Amino acid sequence: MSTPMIVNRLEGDMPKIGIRPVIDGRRGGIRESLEEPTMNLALACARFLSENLRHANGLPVECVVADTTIGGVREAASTAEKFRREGVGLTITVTPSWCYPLETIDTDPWMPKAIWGFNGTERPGAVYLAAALAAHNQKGLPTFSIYGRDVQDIGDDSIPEDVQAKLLNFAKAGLAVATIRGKSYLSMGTVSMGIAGCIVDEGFFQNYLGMRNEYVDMTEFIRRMERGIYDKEEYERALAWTKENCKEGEDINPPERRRTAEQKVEDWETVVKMALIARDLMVGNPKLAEMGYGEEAEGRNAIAAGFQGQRAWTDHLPTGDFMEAILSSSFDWNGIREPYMLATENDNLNAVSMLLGHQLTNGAQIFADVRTYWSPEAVERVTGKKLEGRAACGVIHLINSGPASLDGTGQQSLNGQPAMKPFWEISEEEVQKCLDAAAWCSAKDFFPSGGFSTDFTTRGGMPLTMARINLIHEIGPVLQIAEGYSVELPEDVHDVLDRRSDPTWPTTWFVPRLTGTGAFKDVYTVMNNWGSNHCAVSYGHVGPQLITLASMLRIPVNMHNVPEEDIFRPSVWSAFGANDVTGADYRACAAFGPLYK
Ligand SMILES: C[C@H](O)[C@@H](O)[C@@H](O)C(=O)CO
Ligand SMILES: [Mn+2]
Repeated sequence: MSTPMIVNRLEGDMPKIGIRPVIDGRRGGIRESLEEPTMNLALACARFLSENLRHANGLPVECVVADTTIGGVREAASTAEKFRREGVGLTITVTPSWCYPLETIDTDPWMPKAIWGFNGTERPGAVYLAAALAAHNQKGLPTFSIYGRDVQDIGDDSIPEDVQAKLLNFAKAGLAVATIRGKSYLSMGTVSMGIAGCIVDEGFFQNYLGMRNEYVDMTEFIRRMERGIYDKEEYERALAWTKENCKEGEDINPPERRRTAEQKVEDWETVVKMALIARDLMVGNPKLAEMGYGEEAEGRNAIAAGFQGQRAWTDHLPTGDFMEAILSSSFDWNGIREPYMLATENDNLNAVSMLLGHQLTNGAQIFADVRTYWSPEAVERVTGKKLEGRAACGVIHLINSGPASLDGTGQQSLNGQPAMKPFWEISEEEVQKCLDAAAWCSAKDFFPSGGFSTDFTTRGGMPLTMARINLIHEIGPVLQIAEGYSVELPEDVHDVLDRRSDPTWPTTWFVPRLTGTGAFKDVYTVMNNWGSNHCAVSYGHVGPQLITLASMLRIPVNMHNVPEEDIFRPSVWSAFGANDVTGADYRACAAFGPLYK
């Protein structure tokens, strides 16, 4: 099996986690008695996080522990300076004792922060936690509170499971915030077919995500193709790999509209070049500098991108579906690697939804239209068959030509179940299964100038989370989340429904987990409340992690099916209405405003 390629393709080192051991500064016995247990707690926390977290690009997560315990403002300041030098992107303060809040807290407004107040009673760690949070709340520095449910003995540096869960949730979301900061979203083209999600709102990217916006016209693809501004050796390798692994499926076009065999050969050559060029535009390619194209070699430092495609490109040139699908997947002709976050139709709100999902799960994403709600009655009417099992209450048809990653076939497995795994856990055999489960069909009528779309059906039984960021007038960004499962329909049922849609595109039959109330009253209501034509789908039930991340970015969550006990936001959110969690989220996000404004 080839070793997965682990590279940081973007500028800057990966953010580290700063650990702040805070202590009662009284010397003459008290501080001395606490030095060891306090530092040991910090070291245990650092060890735990480094052992259990990885960056989405596969690099290990590093923790930086303060040089000394922090008993006063000078030690707090020198720790902040050390963290700045080391590239710390989020901080976790730990303490088993009482300390002096205003003299020791982390006051960096951009730094996601949490405090673990050890639940021990020999020294009042929880008292510091409460007082320090009060300080943060008064100073407008929302902070996550971690307090174990069961009392531990002083000196016990084990980390209880409930504390572990909150440390991981906070840390992974905080790493996402720090990782995307300063990176670009690259628009290749502009607004596609009047889709509002394609309007690039620079205020959203700058003020909420700390990201930059880059733009390139789609003619840049023509320039690079016609002038050969791509790595020729890699192109030959990519084309050969594609011919070997991307088998053509049924051409459902009527004979008079079918591309000739010669045209299809040309189309494959074009779409493979498009994939190389899109990647180079996103992250650069030193090979281009060797060819004398120094500026092109730089790329746009894009951690996410979108390709307009329709219709200015696709009415005249082969569709970008192959480019989008293969770059969004965890593998290509160079082997197994981190997937690119590349949205079709340049729907940048969906690209960000994919990006957040990828940063939290490390996995590839499925970009899809939220196309059709099929009620059991409608399915029975058109197929004569009853929906059963998890699908019995209806299904949502997720389908879009383009960047549904081939990981979305569900041909990777975790404990024998279908999964979309971090690329470094995917085997060569699983890569081949994903490739073999997809047919590359000649683009249909929507795309009059050729290209190939991916036809596959996601395996059933995968826990999935649908997400979408929408921009709302006078509110700004809101996030919606639906945890659920992929389901497999009997082939004869699938075929009838699929053929009514676009059978040359990738299908995921999705069933949200219902709560019986509100937007999750039934499957129909979930779809009826979806705020856009698109969604981004991650592997696993990651609603809690998305909710934590959204609160760090001050993006309210308008819809989710996450149990209230799993919601983890800064402690101050409860001050906006402890008995009205959703309303409190909106009020808190509005009060604190975007993280970078
Ligand atoms: C090919 C079609 O135009 C699709 O791109 C269209 O139905 C969409 O996906 C709209 O989001
Ligand atoms: Mn679409």
